[in-house]
Amino acid sequence: METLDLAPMIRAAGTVRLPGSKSISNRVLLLAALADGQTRVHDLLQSDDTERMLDALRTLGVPWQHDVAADCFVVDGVAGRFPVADADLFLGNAGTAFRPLTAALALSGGNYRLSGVPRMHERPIGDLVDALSQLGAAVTYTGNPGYPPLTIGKGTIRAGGTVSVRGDVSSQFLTALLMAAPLTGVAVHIEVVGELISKPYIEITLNLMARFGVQVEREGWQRFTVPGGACYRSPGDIHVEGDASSASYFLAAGAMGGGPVRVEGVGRNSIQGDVRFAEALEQLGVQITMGEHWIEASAPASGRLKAFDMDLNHIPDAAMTLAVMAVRCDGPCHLRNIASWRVKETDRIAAMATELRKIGVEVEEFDDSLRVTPPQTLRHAAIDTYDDHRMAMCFSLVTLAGTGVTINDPACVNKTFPGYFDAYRSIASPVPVVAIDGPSASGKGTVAARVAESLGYHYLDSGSLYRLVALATIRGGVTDDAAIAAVAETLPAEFVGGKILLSGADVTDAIRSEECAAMASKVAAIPAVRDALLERQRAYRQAPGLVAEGRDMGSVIFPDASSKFFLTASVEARAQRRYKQLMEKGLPANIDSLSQELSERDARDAARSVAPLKKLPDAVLVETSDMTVDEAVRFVAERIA
Ligand SMILES: Nc1ncnc2c1ncn2[C@@H]1O[C@H](COP(=O)(O)OP(=O)(O)OP(=O)(O)O)[C@@H](O)[C@H]1O
Ligand SMILES: Nc1ccn([C@@H]2O[C@H](COP(=O)(O)O)[C@@H](O)[C@H]2O)c(=O)n1
Repeated sequence: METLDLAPMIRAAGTVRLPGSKSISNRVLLLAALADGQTRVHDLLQSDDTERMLDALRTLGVPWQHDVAADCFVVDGVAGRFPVADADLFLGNAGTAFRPLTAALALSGGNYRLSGVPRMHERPIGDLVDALSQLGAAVTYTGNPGYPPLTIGKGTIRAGGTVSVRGDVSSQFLTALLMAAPLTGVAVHIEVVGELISKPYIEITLNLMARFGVQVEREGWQRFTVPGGACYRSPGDIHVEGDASSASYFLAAGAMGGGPVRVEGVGRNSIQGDVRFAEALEQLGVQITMGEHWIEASAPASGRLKAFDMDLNHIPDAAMTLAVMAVRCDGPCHLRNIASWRVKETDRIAAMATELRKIGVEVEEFDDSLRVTPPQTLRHAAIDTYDDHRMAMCFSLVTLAGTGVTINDPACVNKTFPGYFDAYRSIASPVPVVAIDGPSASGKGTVAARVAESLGYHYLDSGSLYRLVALATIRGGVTDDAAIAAVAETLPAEFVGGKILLSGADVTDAIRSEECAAMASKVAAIPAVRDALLERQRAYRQAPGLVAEGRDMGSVIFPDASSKFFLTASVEARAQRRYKQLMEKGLPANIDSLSQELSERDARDAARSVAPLKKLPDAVLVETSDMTVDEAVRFVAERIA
């Protein structure tokens, strides 16, 4: 499985042009296909879900083409009659393609078989099929009753009457029914059973149907009438708005990372309900400004995101973004009325709770709500994404809350936002790292500590971790690689006020012995030991920045470090320095054996198979044989990017 490591971010600011809305794109494609006349669709979302719809339309004989020069999709409408009356359609996990096509095909008098990925076959469709049956459609379940896959036959459409459909599971059932109703040629009265959820999505449907010439009458949100004889007519050109749900990640980034972050493509005039995410952000104290076609978010003036308790039924998709923002709020947050999350790409309530817990968040999960209590500190985790684009996009925001994350299967964002992570990285700046690598006694530690102090950055002496593993190994009499890796995994080390503790005992001087150094370079050659210490080292990357020294800081631990240096000196100079250092501490030393030990250790560090000591092409060489400490510090400080 592919994974993506995201570093902790220190700020977010900039502008992002949003891809087209998925909800609008797939509705427009179907309406353009059913309409009389040619429609030129501009700014269409190009993603997995729209590809499923385009593939299905081609299979059904609807002529369309991508006019690359004009940057639009041209659909030749079939005036309500699909040319291909017998077909198999595979619709992946695209609910916005599966539900409306089921309804349109059920009322179009052909024989069709519709299927999707395994998760699509777990997403309920029974309420829509029941409603279609009331109209006389012939839809049968090929697998489990109430779920795809489906077989659609030629039904006998009944004239007049009222169809009832449940509105409290997925608003897509009502959308599908509304969009397909004109194919019957007769007036269709639809009554919604139960409280209609996600009403803004129905507004999108009604708005787009009107753009294609069909006006639906509605009484509140319970009763809808599609007039008899209504036919779709192409509006000619139609523009797809930017995706308001996708906007939520960038607005959240502006709120969490200082901002301002501006999204272009949605704004005050949007027909998408998820623009109301901006109002939710205002309740957290976020500063929002809006134009006709843009929205901008900056951190609260107070610097603190306010805890919230909100009914989020009207913005179910964007609400997921709030669940991750909650980890940075100033108290427990409650996301209410989100039961529809359970029947989306995955059970999003369960998935969100599981993954938030992995990064150290306390989460209470209820049938239709989630309570999130922000922790003092977050920890790195590998986030499972459940083939759900929104899980992947949401969890990228954790990087603005103080920790890096690994996103498993990042390509799942292709469902709605191919290129999401590039867009995210274009507005989010990683916590800066100065990586200083080099051989023993070259002066890395001395220089790194001084540079860190002058910048006000954190400091990582990575060699001390290997020395601690070595000491614990020597003391415990551990010899085999797996057991040494287990020591590294659970290393009971603490760094307190300049002292280094192992299981609570002060080992600051003990780990500096040459015996420990030699053993350190042996345990450091064990790949499992290096793996065990990887995240522990990365956790030092915290605002405002880090200076890290060792052998693989620039190559493995922080390959994206903003500045990389390779500090070295002749063996003679280094042996002299170490000799002086030991003498000052009152420890016995012999210059010849020190020189030999340093050479052997460097040779072992340079020859090992994993993370060997070497100068990287992008590291600045600092030859310190003839430099004083002050000169070496100045040399490095002047070259920090
Ligand atoms: N440019 C320099 N000129 C003279 N002495 C130096 C210079 N840089 C460092 N030293 C001295 O050399 C000694 C070893 O330096 P330091 O411990 O920083 O090296 P290191 O590369 O971190 O070593 P190790 O890898 O073994 O931890 C220290 O006493 C330090 O003061
Ligand atoms: N990033 C690192 C740092 C250290 N090592 C190994 O630990 C030994 C001791 O390191 P010092 O910097 O404290 O001298 C060193 O010889 C290396 O073998 C490492 O592998 N990677």
